[in-house]
Formats: sequence, C-alpha cells, structure tokens
Amino acid sequence: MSLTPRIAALVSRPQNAWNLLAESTKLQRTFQFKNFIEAFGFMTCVALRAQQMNHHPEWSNVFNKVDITLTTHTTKGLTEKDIKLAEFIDTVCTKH
Ligand SMILES: C[C@H](O)[C@H](O)[C@H]1CNC2=NC(N)=NC(=O)C2=N1
Repeated sequence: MSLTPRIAALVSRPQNAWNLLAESTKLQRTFQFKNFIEAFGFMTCVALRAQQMNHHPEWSNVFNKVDITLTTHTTKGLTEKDIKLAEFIDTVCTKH
C-alpha cells in the first residue's frame, strides 16, 4: 500500500489523530498521560522500537505530556519508517 492512504488513516480519524505539518513532511501528535511515570513508560516503549528501527522521533516531555514529531531527516519528508513508527505508537505504546 502506498503511503498516502496510510497517512490518511492516521490523520483523518475522528479521535486520536495525528497532525500533518510542514507541507506534509511531518506527523505530529501530543499525548497526555495520568502522570509522569506513565509518560516515561510510553517514551520507553517508543524509544526501544525507534532504536530497533534506527528511526528516531523528535520529541519533548513536560510532566505528563509527550509531544512527538515524526519525519525522515535524510529525505526531509515522510517515509515508510515514519508511518510504521506512528502505527506502532498507536497500536502498542498507547495501550495500557
Ligand atoms: C546514521 C543513522 O543511521 C541515521 O542518522 C538515522 C538515525 N535515525 C533517523 N531518524 C529519523 N527520523 N530520520 C533519519 O533520517 C534517521 N537516520
């Protein structure tokens, strides 16, 4: 499947959607958790997968919030790796 329908699935859903930024070169989302430890556990889940994929998020954490941006630096755009990491984040790291 090409990227477009998979990107559309991430950004067009009514809830928990990702935002498409910077002329569709970035996927962005802010996650809010019960507390800092939940946020940190989420970041750990993402970090382990990112390292395994050799594809790393641009992110920041303030207390119970994590702001994530996904883009591929080498191509300055969205690639399969960004979509895969977003899908992993949604299906694995946010289920607890
Ligand atoms: C040398 C190393 O493999 C590259 O810099 C990897 C690391 N992680 C990466 N992460 C992201 N988001 N984009 C990249 O292009 C990228 N490249």
